[in-house]
Amino acid sequence: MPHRTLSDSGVASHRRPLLDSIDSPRDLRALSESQLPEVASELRNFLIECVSQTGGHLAAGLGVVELTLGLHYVFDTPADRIVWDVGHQAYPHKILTGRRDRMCTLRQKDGVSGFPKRSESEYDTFGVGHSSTSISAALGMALAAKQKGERRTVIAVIGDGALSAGMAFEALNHAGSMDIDLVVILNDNEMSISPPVGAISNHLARLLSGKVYTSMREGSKSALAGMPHLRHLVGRWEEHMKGMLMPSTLFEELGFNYIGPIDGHDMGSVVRTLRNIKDMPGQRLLHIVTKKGRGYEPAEGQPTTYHGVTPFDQRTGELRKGKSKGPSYTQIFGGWLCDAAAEDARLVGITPAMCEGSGLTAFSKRFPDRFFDVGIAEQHAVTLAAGLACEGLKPVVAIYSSFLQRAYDQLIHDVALQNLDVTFAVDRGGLVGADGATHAGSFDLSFTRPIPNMIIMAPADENECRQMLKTGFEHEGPAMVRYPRGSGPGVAIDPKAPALPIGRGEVVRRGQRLAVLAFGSMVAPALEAAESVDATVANMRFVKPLDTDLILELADSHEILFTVEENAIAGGAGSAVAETLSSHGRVVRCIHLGLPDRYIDHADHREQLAACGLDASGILASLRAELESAGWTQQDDGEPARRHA
Ligand SMILES: Cc1ncc(C[n+]2csc(CCOP(=O)(O)OP(=O)(O)O)c2C)c(N)n1
Ligand SMILES: CC(=O)[C@@H](O)[C@H](O)COP(=O)(O)O
Ligand SMILES: [Mg+2]
Repeated sequence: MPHRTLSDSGVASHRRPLLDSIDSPRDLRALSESQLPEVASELRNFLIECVSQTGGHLAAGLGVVELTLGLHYVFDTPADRIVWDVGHQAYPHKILTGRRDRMCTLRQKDGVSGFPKRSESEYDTFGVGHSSTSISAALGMALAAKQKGERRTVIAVIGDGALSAGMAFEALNHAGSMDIDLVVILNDNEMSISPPVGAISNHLARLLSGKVYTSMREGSKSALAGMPHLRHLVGRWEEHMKGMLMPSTLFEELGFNYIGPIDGHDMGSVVRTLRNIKDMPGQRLLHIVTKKGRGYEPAEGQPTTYHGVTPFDQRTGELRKGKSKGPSYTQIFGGWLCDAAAEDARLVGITPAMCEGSGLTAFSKRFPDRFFDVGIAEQHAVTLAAGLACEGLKPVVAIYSSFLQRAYDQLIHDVALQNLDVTFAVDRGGLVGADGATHAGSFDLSFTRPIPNMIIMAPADENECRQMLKTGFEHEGPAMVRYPRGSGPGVAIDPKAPALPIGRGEVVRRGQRLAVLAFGSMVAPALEAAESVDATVANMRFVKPLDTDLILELADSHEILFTVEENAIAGGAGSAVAETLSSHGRVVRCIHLGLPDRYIDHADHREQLAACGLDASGILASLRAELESAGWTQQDDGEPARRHA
């Protein structure tokens, strides 16, 4: 049993003599194998302590404690490469690879990233955050090693949820036909964020129940050798051999040597199996069975809730909720979706594995036959919607902005080019805080704007979000509403509020000389900034079609225009305004505020906005700088006045 002490806060904290001696995997490898279970216990407790204070991804990391220890114990990392899929389960890996003392800075400004990051450590072989890239990247590394004549093992660790994506199968398909040494570890916890879906998941379940024949090639037999608890599997194999009626595993059909399933929490089995497969040649896939949230009762019981958490009370597991300003945009969307579905039987809702995060839980319960969780398969989600629309249904695709990047061709080729009636509820548009650059919705306005037929809206507040969803849904063609993570300024919802006239913005503050053309989440800080310098502010509402009349009117009645958006400046809404001005022959100074041409690291969302000059004081500083350089000074009453020569 681990020793327990009480910290200042009264929270039980565990002594960790072994873990504290591990500053790198070399230290771990100096321990005896019999000490590993104790290290696992210390590591698990430390992980819970850390995440209870910082928040972050918890349940997945708890499930791979033994696997992580086994990998760093058996393989010669960092010379051997471990490629984590998604990377949300990599906190134990970070703790063992020299970042233990910095884990209290997890996902905070200048702190440890929540995902593997090449610039952070030589042990982070591949930057991740988005799912299902590990096998492709690992295959690339293995091929590079072969080309360069270097001997190393490359190991991809992929979850059963991540395995549902096309990319994973593209990589298996390629790898399976190559003359290459590659290890794929399938971490099967029978969970994605929510319960996994689909036929692959059913296949894995059949593998676990022993209903699929494993061919037990020589390699697999030797990998499992010396494991008495796995004898029953061999017995089953013999039974299957007699009948020869059972299908073999999908992985064997794809050219992999399938090994497993083994218990991923049995430290001894994990180490022995990894040792055995270490020197096997060719492509091998080790199937390990783990429990998401393992070792922490609240997380084992509610793996979806504890997938990603706010700070929590370690003793009770109770999550500490921040002060809520009101419903989040996600909740506004979820409420609208249910109301719209009740009114229109043609509405169907689609999510690529983000039911809870996208606000679809209530809809999935109320309208189970009209709800499609397609797994981590963004491309499929979008083309599925196109097919449904072809037959007269009205699909709503709920998708995070950064994950929509995966489905760009499907958006263009399958939906927009055919002008199909699909509504996109694009959540997490803009910076997202602690998840950092991988998850930031920095580009959606830039990459959707050039697509003909698209209608693109960005709400300034909650009620407008609902109105825009209604507008997009009623429009018979592709439309998207992009809204940020979290809550808005707190405007009450009017469920009866009408749809908006397409392509019309509105002036929300009349000032003089300076006009700020604000998009979506930037309307509120722009208004705040404008008060101090008496600037005009327009809520542009539509990125496409733009309100050309309004832009020209503002250009003609002001001396300097500003555009402001929570999207990359490059190619974004401000660029669209500039194109409109120049195509109408307006020569007016126009300053573009938005995300700069670099990636914004993890930090609190407010810190991120401030770093980009997109909070009220940053916007005000930009307005003032222009006033200054134009030779305008500010009078005491806040009105700008021409400086006397
Ligand atoms: C392309 C993409 N889509 C969706 C997500 C969101 N996401 C992160 S983890 C996860 C579930 C992954 O399940 P699995 O691979 O089984 O890992 P587990 O959490 O069970 O360990 C999802 C859907 C993502 N990171 N990337
Ligand atoms: C790892 C991953 O991709 C998700 O868990 C993501 O971190 C969720 O983000 P939200 O917290 O914004 O739903
Ligand atoms: Mg899983």
